[in-house]
Amino acid sequence: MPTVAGVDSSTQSCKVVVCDADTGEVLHRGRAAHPEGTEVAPEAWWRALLEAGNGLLERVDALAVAGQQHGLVALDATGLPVREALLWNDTRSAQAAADLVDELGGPEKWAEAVGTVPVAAITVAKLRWLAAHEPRHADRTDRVLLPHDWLTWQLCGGPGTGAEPVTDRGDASGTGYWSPAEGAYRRDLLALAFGGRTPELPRVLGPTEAAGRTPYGALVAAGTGDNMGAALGLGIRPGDVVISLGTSGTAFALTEHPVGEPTGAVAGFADATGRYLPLVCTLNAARVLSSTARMLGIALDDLGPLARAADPGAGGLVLLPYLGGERTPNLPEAAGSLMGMRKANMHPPNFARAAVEGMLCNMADALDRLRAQDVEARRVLIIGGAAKAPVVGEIAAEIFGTPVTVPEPEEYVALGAARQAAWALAGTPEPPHWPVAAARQIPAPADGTAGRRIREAYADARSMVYG
Ligand SMILES: Nc1ncnc2c1ncn2[C@@H]1O[C@H](COP(=O)(O)OP(=O)(O)O)[C@@H](O)[C@H]1O
Ligand SMILES: O=C(CO)[C@@H](O)[C@H](O)COP(=O)(O)O
Repeated sequence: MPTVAGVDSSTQSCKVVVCDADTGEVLHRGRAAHPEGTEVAPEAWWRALLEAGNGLLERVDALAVAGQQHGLVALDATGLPVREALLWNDTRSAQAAADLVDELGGPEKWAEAVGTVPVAAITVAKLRWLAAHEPRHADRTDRVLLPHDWLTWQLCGGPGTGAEPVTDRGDASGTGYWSPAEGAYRRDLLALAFGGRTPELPRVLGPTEAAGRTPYGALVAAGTGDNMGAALGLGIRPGDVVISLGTSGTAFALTEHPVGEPTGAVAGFADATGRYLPLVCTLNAARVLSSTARMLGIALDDLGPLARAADPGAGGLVLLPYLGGERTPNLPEAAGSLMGMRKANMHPPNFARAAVEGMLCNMADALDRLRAQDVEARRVLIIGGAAKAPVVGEIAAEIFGTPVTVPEPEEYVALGAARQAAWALAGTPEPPHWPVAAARQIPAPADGTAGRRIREAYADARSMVYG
């Protein structure tokens, strides 16, 4: 029986699943933590991958890595990092992004060129920040990779072994210098961002092309970005919208045509199958809940039951959840706000519920932004760490005003990477047919009034603080 491994190297941790390549049955799982912070030495991801792999990666027939998107891994001529990687959620590059938008002639020009308007998260903005603030590091930068590209390269042997650094369409589409519509790099935009420098970029592989082999002989598939991995792991189709509640909150869908829109809220990414993955990303999802539990002095698992003890609307408390600044809406300097406090409503259950409602109102806005681009949402699926709290799906159905599907908790990003590895191994035109996850279906409430009121209160609070 051939086996394949999928790696999810995400913001907070590295997860590994080993699967039967034919059926997708998960045979083993592993996990290891990543360091805190928004800049990380790539070596820490490698150590976490080895720990999560726990000796299993040496025994599989094929494997692939899906990684947190956009992170800047700048390497010198010997292939070593010139500094720690700047992650997607590092907001120091906000001004650099705004400058790039102006220099190209406005957001429409970026949407037209690469389907995505730079914000602090996008790699091209991080390159500009490096050029402007650390020119000595910029001068030493010979090659630029993304987190999944770098890990894929290490699996194939790494620098000095003859292994070629590669990436895939999905992750390349989050750089701001690769066009999903053209399927090509825009080196002019790279040069614009990086003071005229044009470092080496990884070759962009097609969905089933292999990156190489591990020293143990396993086929290494192209890998992809973590959201593209989740799409493949869930086997979504046009009409499905996935809301992923990890460190980031993302809302994304599969489309047959590239999407590019000038407000910059919807990023026009590519997927891992040759299609497209328009996506809205927030900086604040699962950690809104974990921070709230910490502040209330309760275990994370107790937050859901506590929130359930409050009425919809949390007695008038509204949490704007921008704890790490925010990407959508583009408020990189924002902080969270708790509004509507009165003597009568300052109880832990209301605070717990306001946190869940605030996180989900931000995601409801994300869903609306996708719909505004004619993305159909016939089915809304919720995944990611925060989806493990049953109350999240229930309150989501209320706030989104739609039924929601909560697939059985699983590492869908890692599963998608494993499915890509099985696909590359089989060499078939379509990915192997792996059964779709069992799911809990939560109907929308018959009366949508409460959900609408929660969203109105959230919108009012936001315009009171940010206009
Ligand atoms: N039962 C739960 N309820 C709410 N949040 C949870 C639960 N279990 C895990 N989480 C949160 O999920 C987050 C990790 O989710 P994950 O999707 O793995 O993130 P990432 O992929 O960004 O590393 C953590 O912030 C953790 O606090
Ligand atoms: O920046 C994005 C998408 O554009 C994020 O979704 C990152 O890809 C990190 O994902 P998680 O660690 O939250 O899964």
